[in-house]
Amino acid sequence: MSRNPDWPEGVARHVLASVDSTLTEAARRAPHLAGPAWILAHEQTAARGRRGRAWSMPKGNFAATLVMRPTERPEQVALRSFVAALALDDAFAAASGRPQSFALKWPNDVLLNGGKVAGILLESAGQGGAVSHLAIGIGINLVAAPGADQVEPGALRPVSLLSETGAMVTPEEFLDLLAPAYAAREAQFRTYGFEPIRTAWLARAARLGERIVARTTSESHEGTFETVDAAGNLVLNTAQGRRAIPAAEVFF
Ligand SMILES: O=C(O)CCCC[C@@H]1SC[C@@H]2NC(=O)N[C@@H]21
Repeated sequence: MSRNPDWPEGVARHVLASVDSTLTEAARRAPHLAGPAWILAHEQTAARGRRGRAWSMPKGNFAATLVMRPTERPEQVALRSFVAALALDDAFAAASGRPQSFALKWPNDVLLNGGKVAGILLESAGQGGAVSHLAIGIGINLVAAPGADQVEPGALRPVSLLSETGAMVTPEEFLDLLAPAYAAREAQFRTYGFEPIRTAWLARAARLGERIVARTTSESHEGTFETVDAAGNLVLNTAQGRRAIPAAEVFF
């Protein structure tokens, strides 16, 4: 357990020099968990991003997974991507002292000065409407960002916390901010449900009220970003009417 006095009670902290992926490590450890655990790695040899993409991880960047065994139904469990994004935003505000520089991009990226500084990937396992474990994988460009040529066409430019703000933060220092921030948002979610999380997320949302494009594997929808609904769907006002989109990649 950490010596940080703000570290949340009952939450384990594991720091690894190297691992294939903290998400894979989380799945290996999940059956033996006594409670929630953060797994931080200084190197990942097979890190993955959303939509089957690889995640590049230069040394000094942050890679961690929070693994837990939630008791709610899968739809509720999935809303933790918003809980995690808000906690990340809270931790970035504390680390940089510049809360206004950050914004949240649906479904769960964090932007800094308009570029992508962090991404979140949720993975879970379970059967018959029960989730046996949830792993929230978080990657942050603390000191270095991949080149614009390493991301797909139309994607936002990757940026790092260091290059945009001058803040030099180690992965352990960031985890010491993120774990308490996550615990506070998790408590809010458990006590009051999704509504205050949704409201806080919308207050930090990038391009709310503006025209955006949401691409699914088979379709592309262009419209005005109206809101995120109570199920976490992206709600767009399109020429064909109002659409609630559960999963997509968003382009500005
Ligand atoms: O595509 C994204 O934006 C999500 C990136 C998630 C990367 C993190 S790094 C820690 C964890 N381990 C992984 O293999 N991926 C996630």
